[in-house]
Amino acid sequence: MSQLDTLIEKMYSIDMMEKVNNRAYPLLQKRMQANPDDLDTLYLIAEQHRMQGRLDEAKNHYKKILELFPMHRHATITLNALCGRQSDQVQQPLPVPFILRKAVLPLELHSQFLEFTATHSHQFQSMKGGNFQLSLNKHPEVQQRFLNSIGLEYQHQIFKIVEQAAESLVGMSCDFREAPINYHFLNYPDQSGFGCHQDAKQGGVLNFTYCFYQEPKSFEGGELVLHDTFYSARDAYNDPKLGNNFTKVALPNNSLIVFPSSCYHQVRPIQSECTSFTQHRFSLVGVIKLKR
Ligand SMILES: O=C(O)CCC(=O)C(=O)O
Ligand SMILES: [Fe+2]
Repeated sequence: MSQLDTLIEKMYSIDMMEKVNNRAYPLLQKRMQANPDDLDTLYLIAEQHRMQGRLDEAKNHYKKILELFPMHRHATITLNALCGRQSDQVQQPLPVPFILRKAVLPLELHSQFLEFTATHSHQFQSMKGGNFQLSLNKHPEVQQRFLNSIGLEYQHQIFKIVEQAAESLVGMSCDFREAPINYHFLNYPDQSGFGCHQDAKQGGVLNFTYCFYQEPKSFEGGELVLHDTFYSARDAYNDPKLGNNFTKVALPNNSLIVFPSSCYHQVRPIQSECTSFTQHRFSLVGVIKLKR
């Protein structure tokens, strides 16, 4: 099977998993009521919560597993990942460690992002996932305008978080003032998404996504899915391998997520009745190239 076939299969497997999970969930709940300490049931429920994006419930279930079975390796690794901590290498795909921060920018700065993208809407280009992109690296004049208007204050707020995250996510401390960063804005109309990919190929080590949109929210979907990734594949030059499971993360308005660039991820399709560019889901993605 070609790599493309594998990726396409992954996209469908999320839909499949959701259907199966929805059917299995009440049955698992019943089984747990009958036997609350059954490891297999607890583990399956924990994984379902993670894949459906109910991350607090997932964490509670992994914690319960660890209370009952303190040596449970996969529960330890997954709980670590959900708390933004990298684990030791093992020969199997691992849940991606990530850090999610909500309400990251002051409201005024958040509005400036909406304004900036609205005034540059004509420069966004249509991409194959149905989304629209504006690469700041390909448009140095836009990048300069961005830096002059909101970039510096934005970096001040965001870099603090990313710097703290770097150590636990990719095991390295970093100074972003030196590091090259590839930036692009994204806009997601109805039915658009972003197919499964990793960003390490272009030398990226750490990814961050600032997600923003206008309230009230006028779309559904658009969650970020972080696929369990085979650890050695996190080296950009190895042949990457995907695991069967994943973590679904709903990115709230004005939130920031940081994760290793080598991990496979995708953005789930958007459903929206609204055709206005300014009402869509937006993100600003930064791929940081750090020297290891
Ligand atoms: O929009 C997002 O949340 C992520 C997009 C992404 O993965 C990318 O641009 O590389
Ligand atoms: Fe990406």
